[in-house]
Amino acid sequence: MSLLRIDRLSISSASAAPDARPLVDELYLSLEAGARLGLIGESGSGKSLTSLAITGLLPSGLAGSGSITLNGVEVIGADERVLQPLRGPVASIVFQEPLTALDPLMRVGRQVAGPIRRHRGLRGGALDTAVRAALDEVALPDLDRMLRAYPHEISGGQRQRVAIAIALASRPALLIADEPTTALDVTVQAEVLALLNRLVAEREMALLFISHDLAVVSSMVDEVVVLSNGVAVERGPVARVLSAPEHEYTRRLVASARALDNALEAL
Ligand SMILES: Nc1ncnc2c1ncn2[C@@H]1O[C@H](COP(=O)(O)OP(=O)(O)OP(=O)(O)O)[C@@H](O)[C@H]1O
Repeated sequence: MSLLRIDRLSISSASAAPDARPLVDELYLSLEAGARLGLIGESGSGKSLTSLAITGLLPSGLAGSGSITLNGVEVIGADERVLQPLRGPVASIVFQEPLTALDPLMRVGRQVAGPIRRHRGLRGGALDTAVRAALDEVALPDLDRMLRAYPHEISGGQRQRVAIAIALASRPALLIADEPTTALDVTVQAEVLALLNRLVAEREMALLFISHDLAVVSSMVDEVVVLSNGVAVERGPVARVLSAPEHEYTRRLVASARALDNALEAL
């Protein structure tokens, strides 16, 4: 049984015209325990909607059809009683913008403690120790200050490390990283990617890594699915897709990434 299996997933807006193309159109993919898959495509191609659908978090007004199973449990159409136990221990998401993922009015320590208490049942001194260990694991400095800080009092890279610590606190089998470094500057981006790479390997988690950035995706995953306007147009080993793209859309993505690289090198 696959850890994640998506069969003929379509996502449509309830207010769209009846003949409008779905926002995600008949997507198939599957991910085994410990495997790594990249979902790439330009802005608006349906990457985030796919990641939200996997955890049953589609915004109201959008509906999914087809099938998504996590550990064999159907997510499409499931109610909260079924979804809650899946969110966290089975699949956890790290979002692009950590400021929106974190509660601005809650100290970092409490935000990390919440899922550890819920999912691992720790209390008191054992909980404090686990919170410190979780922050230490994502290489946050000055733990005493971090524990007491509000999200706006720490840097963007530190916030994303906190968001990763929260996502990992429930020990997920699958980590969904949705453009996790897009909001960060380039040096911080490299550090956070190295951290994610290490944690995913150490914990033998499966990774669904979502990005528009081909260079970033290729450093994180083995296989990719390329999405264009909600349709999977190409899939395969990342090295093959980047070196010999078969679909016109993938060729354009690769060419524009190369053009950007060349322009940066010429600076
Ligand atoms: N709540 C919503 N209601 C209606 N349409 C939506 C909603 N959310 C997203 N869309 C549309 O669905 C399409 C796919 O959006 P999605 O956010 O999945 O793209 P993406 O590939 O993740 O892009 P980005 O990298 O910019 O986040 C877009 O055309 C978007 O405008």
